[in-house]
Amino acid sequence: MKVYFCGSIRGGREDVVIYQKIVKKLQSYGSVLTEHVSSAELTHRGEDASDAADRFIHDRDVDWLRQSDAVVAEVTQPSLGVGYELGRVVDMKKKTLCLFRPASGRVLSAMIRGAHDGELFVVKDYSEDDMEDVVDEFFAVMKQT
Ligand SMILES: O=c1[nH]c(=O)n([C@H]2C[C@H](O)[C@@H](COP(=O)(O)O)O2)cc1CO
Repeated sequence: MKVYFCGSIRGGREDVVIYQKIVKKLQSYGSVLTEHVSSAELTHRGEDASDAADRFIHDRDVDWLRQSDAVVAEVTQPSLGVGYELGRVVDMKKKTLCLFRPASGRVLSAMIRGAHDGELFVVKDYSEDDMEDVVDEFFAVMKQT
């Protein structure tokens, strides 16, 4: 199973420790194509800030999205890139889980929460303590369908 993980990079790296825990959990289900998103070395500048590199990153990531069997996004830290990726995956009809932490005090964008359909596109509120259970439930339901 190939899993695409989405998390904020240029939108801010405040949640990188949580991304690491989620990626570790996802790796118990398959290979995570975007493991770099959880790297502590990756700053808010991204992998490289040149125009050529940005095109490479965009094209590579859209290709990885197409290849993926499931998409899991941590959406608490707002990110243009994550929002864009989620818009593309809705069109690709990929099985998608968006994870949001209400304890952050933020209110999730209506364009993400409002896209929840309970089947292909699932938005779940979670806390760090129950992240593993929420991910397990997502993959358990996915296996049944
Ligand atoms: O260097 C990068 N590498 C990369 O893979 N991305 C992708 C994966 C992340 O899920 C998403 C983050 O977008 P943003 O940088 O706008 O927060 O975009 C984004 C960047 C920088 O925008």
